[in-house]
Amino acid sequence: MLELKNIHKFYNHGTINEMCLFENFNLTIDDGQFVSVVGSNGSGKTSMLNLICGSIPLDSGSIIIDGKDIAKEKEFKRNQYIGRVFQNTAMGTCPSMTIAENMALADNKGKIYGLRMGKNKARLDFYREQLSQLGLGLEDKMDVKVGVLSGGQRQAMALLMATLTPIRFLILDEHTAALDPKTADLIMELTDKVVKEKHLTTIMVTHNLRYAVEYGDRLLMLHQGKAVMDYSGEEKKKIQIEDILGKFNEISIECGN
Ligand SMILES: Nc1ncnc2c1ncn2[C@@H]1O[C@H](COP(=O)(O)OP(=O)(O)OP(=O)(O)O)[C@@H](O)[C@H]1O
Repeated sequence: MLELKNIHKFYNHGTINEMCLFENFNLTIDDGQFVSVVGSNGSGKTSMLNLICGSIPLDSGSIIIDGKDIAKEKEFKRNQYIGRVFQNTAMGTCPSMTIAENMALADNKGKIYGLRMGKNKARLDFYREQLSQLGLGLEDKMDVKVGVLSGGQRQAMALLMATLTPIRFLILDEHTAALDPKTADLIMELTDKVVKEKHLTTIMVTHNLRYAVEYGDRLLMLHQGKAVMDYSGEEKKKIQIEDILGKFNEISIECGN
């Protein structure tokens, strides 16, 4: 179980530009849950992911996993059990390296002298087998540089790389936003497959309301650092895009938009 407890997060603390984003923010995510997170621009979605991953510090509060407070644990330590895929397809892969080298890099996440160790015959066969599951023919392009692949191919690789080693949490930060609609659909299908196969506890930030409705077993809407909608289980199954749009309109009117 992942718990965010009494989280306070300020930006530009103690300056004229001080902004309190989260004030006493609480969220509990059960093991195996797939949470879709939607919300207006600036509502705090990416900041929440950054706090969980340790990319930014919190001002007070706790981040608890199985009863242990990890709020002070460094980002590279959390990377051992948290995989993350970003909107920018270049961020999850190394464009100047080949597919095989990228796979070796992911395979040896957190280990010293990673790359050489991973490029032995048995591992290459393993990478090929893993790549073939994407159904994009990447297993036949092991020596091709990742930089020349299409955005969709690269994002599929980023997803595979983020989940290659055993992780518990998968963090998806608008990971389909830069893709054309057909490719985005493909990446979402792959995401769902990986999440189910590996039983990953998943938090997906998206601006695509259809994905938020269709995927996952919980839907959370953030607004100004607060959860204004939180549906799971049977309630989540009944949610329609119109329901979310209605809430969005309410929020916009509140903001004077
Ligand atoms: N490093 C930072 N320094 C100062 N303010 C920041 C910083 N990062 C985020 N903010 C502010 O915090 C608020 C929340 O930003 P965040 O990126 O978490 O929102 P978001 O919901 O992910 O937005 P979007 O949908 O536009 O990506 C915004 O007002 C933003 O300007």
